[in-house]
Amino acid sequence: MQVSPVITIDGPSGAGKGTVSTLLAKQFDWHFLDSGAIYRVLAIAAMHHQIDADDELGLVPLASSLDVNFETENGACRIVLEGEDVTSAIRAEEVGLMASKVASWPRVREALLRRQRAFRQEPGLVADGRDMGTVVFPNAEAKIFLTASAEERARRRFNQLKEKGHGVSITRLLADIQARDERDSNRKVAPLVPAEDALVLDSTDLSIPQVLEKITEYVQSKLALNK
Ligand SMILES: Nc1ncnc2c1ncn2[C@@H]1O[C@H](COP(=O)(O)OP(=O)(O)OP(=O)(O)O)[C@@H](O)[C@H]1O
Ligand SMILES: Nc1ccn([C@@H]2O[C@H](COP(=O)(O)O)[C@@H](O)[C@H]2O)c(=O)n1
Repeated sequence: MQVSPVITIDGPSGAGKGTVSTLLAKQFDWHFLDSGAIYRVLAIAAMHHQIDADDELGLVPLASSLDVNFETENGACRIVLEGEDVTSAIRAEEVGLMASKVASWPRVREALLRRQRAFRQEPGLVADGRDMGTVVFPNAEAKIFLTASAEERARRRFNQLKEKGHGVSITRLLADIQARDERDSNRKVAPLVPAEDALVLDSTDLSIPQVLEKITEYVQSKLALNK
């Protein structure tokens, strides 16, 4: 059976995966999976249901039956958890940290696999996360591992939060990013590592248009090979 093509973009927090994946999906008119958003929604659901991030057994049923909808309206995505709009709430730094804790449990990841794979639909999918190319879509047509120095990623996040009117310390952001990198890279299941067949791209000194151009060129060459 012919399955729809997938492009995976994995990498650490703040590397620019979401930005580039969204632009790439628009460019190709493909679907987009923000898998980090699913872990963030699970983190919020756990807080609502008073389930601790350390409680793997309590988190698994919550992950399996997560009542979340991704609604696209006029090109913007709205995320609704148990009837509540959590689109902005999931972006808080503390939710990202909690997400990386709940995401470290093997059975929680297993419970979310089918939900992520269901995003693979015609005409194609751009999937953004940590294990898209290694675990969720190991047979993807093109895999990219996008990275940048921790200092540059903290600077980007600082500017992003400043634009939204949030005052945060860059030292604190750098410490949070390093803690998340450490947890994501060292967990037993689906750690943050480049797939063997991924293009590794360091965006520390590249602008968003430069990253998009390099990735588009790479993806087009891979898709042409697969025709
Ligand atoms: N190459 C770049 N140069 C400068 N700023 C960038 C670059 N790429 C992304 N950014 C900015 O960095 C911030 C973080 O980008 P983005 O949210 O895409 O990262 P991410 O890898 O998806 O992070 P996360 O995994 O935490 O969701 C955004 O404000 C984005 O505009
Ligand atoms: N495929 C993925 C995606 C995300 N995670 C975990 O969720 C955290 C939040 O992700 P963001 O991309 O939205 O920042 C992240 O730190 C990971 O721990 C994951 O494990 N696998």
